[in-house]
Amino acid sequence: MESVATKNITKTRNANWRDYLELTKPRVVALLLLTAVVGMCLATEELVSLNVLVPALIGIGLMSAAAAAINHLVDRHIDAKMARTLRRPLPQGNLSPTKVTVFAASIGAIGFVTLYAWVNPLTAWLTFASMVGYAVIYTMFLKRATPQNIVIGGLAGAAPPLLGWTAVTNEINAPAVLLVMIIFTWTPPHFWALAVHRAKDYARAEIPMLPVTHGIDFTKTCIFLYTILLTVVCLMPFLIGMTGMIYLVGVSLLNAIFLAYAWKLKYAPSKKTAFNMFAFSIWHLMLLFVILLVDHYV
Ligand code: HEM
Ligand SMILES: CC(C)=CCC/C(C)=C/CC/C(C)=C/COP(=O)(O)OP(=O)(O)O
Repeated sequence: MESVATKNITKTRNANWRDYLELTKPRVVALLLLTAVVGMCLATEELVSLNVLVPALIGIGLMSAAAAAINHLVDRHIDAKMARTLRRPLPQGNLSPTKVTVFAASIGAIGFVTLYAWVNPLTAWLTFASMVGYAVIYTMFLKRATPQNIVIGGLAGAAPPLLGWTAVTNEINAPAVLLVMIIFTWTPPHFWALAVHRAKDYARAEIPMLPVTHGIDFTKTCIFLYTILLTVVCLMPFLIGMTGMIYLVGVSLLNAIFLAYAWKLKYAPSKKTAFNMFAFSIWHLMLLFVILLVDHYV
């Protein structure tokens, strides 16, 4: 059945700046940038030069925002079918696909040039690859093709600590890859908890997310197993001597809470457990990266 929003998809009203801001997924990009800052800080014993920090954040931020806007563009028809995404600027007809294309291309190009000219070509190309990974490989293909979509696509969203690291060092090193691995293993519990909560939405939009293709119970098992894997991966920075006790204690506490959520979701759920776990996942990652920073400087 065609939704009201689908019918109105080409009817635009005057756009305002809030519509453009929403296209960029600002809270997601803010967290991505925090992980990039931490990547930069951990890459050197000295303070990061503002000459690198500022253009790197502008470039990574603009290219992530461009990727998010392309995701809104490509997904506008399925976003119109889901209660969570129905109010977005494209399904509402507040912005036309042409305006969004021009906006995404402009900020993406400015971001790339900023990184290439003021940071280094390695960071520019790695950020470009992440942009293509999310906007093209995940959004256009994987999301519609396989329940492993977010596992594979998660690599793009996990890249920013490496992008921050290469901005400072101009090389790819093991500690940065470990930070990427943390976000990579965090993504399935982060997203599948929300997907369990919103399973009907995804079924209606015919998106093959894990709870739709393999059921809620199997998804909860996968969330539990990935949370255990995440706990192990999070110990690695301490085990290789990259971090100290502040990190070990802090991350153990965060992981204990995350594991408790995963256990409750599987074995003793209430109606709110899945959404609460998703909400906590954001605090988990944010605090983990803040703790990495504190551990580095204290
Ligand atoms: C393929 C990987 C990922 C998928 C499929 C995914 C999916 C989602 C979804 C569906 C939402 C809900 C958005 C909404 O309520 O409209 C969300 C929220 C969020 N995600 Fe993710 N996510 C992924 C990776 C990441 C990464 C790498 C980060 C940051 C490092 C991140 C940070 C956030 C934040 C901060 C929110 C809350 C946004 C808000 O309240 O507006 N996500 N994610
Ligand atoms: C350059 C770079 C680092 C690019 C990565 C940029 C980026 C914004 C990654 C975030 C991943 C994310 C929010 C996925 C959700 O997409 P979805 O389509 O499954 O969720 P939705 O239904 O809320 O749109």
